[in-house]
This record gives sequence, structure tokens and C-alpha cells, in this order.
Amino acid sequence: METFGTRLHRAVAERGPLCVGIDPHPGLLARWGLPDDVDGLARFARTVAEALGDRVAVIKPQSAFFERFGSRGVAILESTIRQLREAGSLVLLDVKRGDIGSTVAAYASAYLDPSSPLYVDAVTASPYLGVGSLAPMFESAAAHGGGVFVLALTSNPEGAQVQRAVTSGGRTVAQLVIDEISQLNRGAEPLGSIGLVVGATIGDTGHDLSRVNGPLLAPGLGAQGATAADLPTVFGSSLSAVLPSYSREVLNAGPDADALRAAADRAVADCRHILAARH
Ligand SMILES: O=c1ccn([C@@H]2O[C@H](COP(=O)(O)O)[C@@H](O)[C@H]2O)c(=O)[nH]1
Repeated sequence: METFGTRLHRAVAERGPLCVGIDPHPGLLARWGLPDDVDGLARFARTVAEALGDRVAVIKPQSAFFERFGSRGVAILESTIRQLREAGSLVLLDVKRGDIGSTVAAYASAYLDPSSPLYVDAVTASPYLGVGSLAPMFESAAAHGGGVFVLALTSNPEGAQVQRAVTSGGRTVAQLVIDEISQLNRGAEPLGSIGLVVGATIGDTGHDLSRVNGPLLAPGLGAQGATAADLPTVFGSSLSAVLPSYSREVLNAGPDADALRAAADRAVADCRHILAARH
């Protein structure tokens, strides 16, 4: 079975280095002329999947915007995931789950087991109950060719308070997370399947990402103020592993499918140019 790292490496080679988020904010629904209800959600998600599912490497539905409509919203999330997978994009579900290990095992069944209705290629996970508590997700990912992106240095300004706190061993919390994930990816070719989330907004991280050997998801581009030109400062010599992620910047171009495609094409061109320059 192919690993997620291998599948991601191929998808990026074929479609370009880009992740587009599906974040149906109430303001975006209004901008698209859609009602802020389940029907509006369904039309929004279907439009993005139809426009981008066959051309963007990774699509990242933000679970919160589906969950806010309860079980009907989750049903739309399920059908959106199916539609995206059928169209050929890898689906990264942004759920940022984390808990004690026995509960993480249930999250692993929900998202990384192919028999689940919410089965996706990869999920985001929070390490703040200890990186080891996420082991059931890592094991399930390994068993089924899935991936996990663990929060390390997030794009929001509040994150630093926790992530840059210094542990008893002298490393920051973020560096501890980075080092543990680096261990999990050791020796993987062409890329490990356990990634990290590192915001494109944060400037020079002051952290060592050189041994991660896994994908580095970079949210914060566009609406949060970062641009592709910021990526070299943030990622330095690890630039080749970066998966740039945009949500509102691309979604603002909708609902016209051609305009959505053009916005995604612009984003991928900007990123490809910057990432290629530093290889
Ligand atoms: O550090 C992080 C981790 C996750 N996110 C998520 O990414 C998108 C960003 O949306 P934009 O519209 O491109 O700002 C959103 O779903 C966040 O929850 C992040 O921004 N930062």
C-alpha cells in the first residue's frame, strides 16, 4: 500500500504545491448570494469541489463550518469528502483533534479507517495532551496509508504563548513536537506521512525543521496576511516540504467556477515560483 507521504509527493508533482481550504464562513455564503443554512452550505461545498477537485493537490474542508449545522452539516461534509476523493484530490480534514489515547483511537476510527463515512486521506491533530497520546492516529495512518498533520507553530498570534513556552528540558513545546514527529518520519522516502502545521505568518521560526522529513502545512496565506514571498523566511532550507494553504483568498473569487479555478491557479503559480527558486 502506498503511504500518504508518497501519494502527497505525487499529487504535488502532478498538480502543484497547493492546499485549498473549504471554509464556508457566514460572510462568504452571503458574498456568494447563498443563505446561511444547510442548503447554502451544500451548494457552497459542491461548487468548490466541482471547480477544484480535479486540479488542486489537496483540499482541506474545515470541519467546524460543517459541524455548526449539526447532523445535516456533517452529512454534507461526508458527501463533500466523497466528491473530492472521486475527483482525485487528496482530502485533509481540518478537525484538530486530540485527547487521551483511548479516545484518540476513536478519532482514528472516525477519520482514518477506510470503512468510516468520514474517511479522509489526512487529518489535523493537536498535540497538547502529549504527542504520544496521538499514537492511535499515527498507527491507523500507517496501517491505511493515511496522514496526520500535528500543530507545531500555528498561524495565529495567540499560539506562541503555549508553543514557544520552554519545557523542563530547555526546548520549546514546539521544538519538542517537531523532534518527536521527526523521529516518526525517520528514513521515509520520498516523504514521511506525519506532517506539521507551521503558519506562514510567523516569520523566522527560530526552530529547527531540518529533520522533519514530512510535509509542512503552511496556513495563514492570503486572508491572514502572509504571502508566498514570506515562505523562504519561515521555512528556510525546509522549503521543499512546504504545502501552502489558502482558504478565503481563493474562496473569495467564487461562486463562478472559472474564477475559482483562476484564483487557485494564481496561488499555485505564486507558490511554485517561490518554492522552486529555493530548491
Ligand atoms: O495554524 C493554523 C492552523 C489551521 N488554520 C486553519 O486554516 C484555515 C485558514 O483559513 P484562511 O481563510 O486562509 O485564513 C482555517 O480553516 C483555519 O482554521 C490556520 O489558519 N492556522
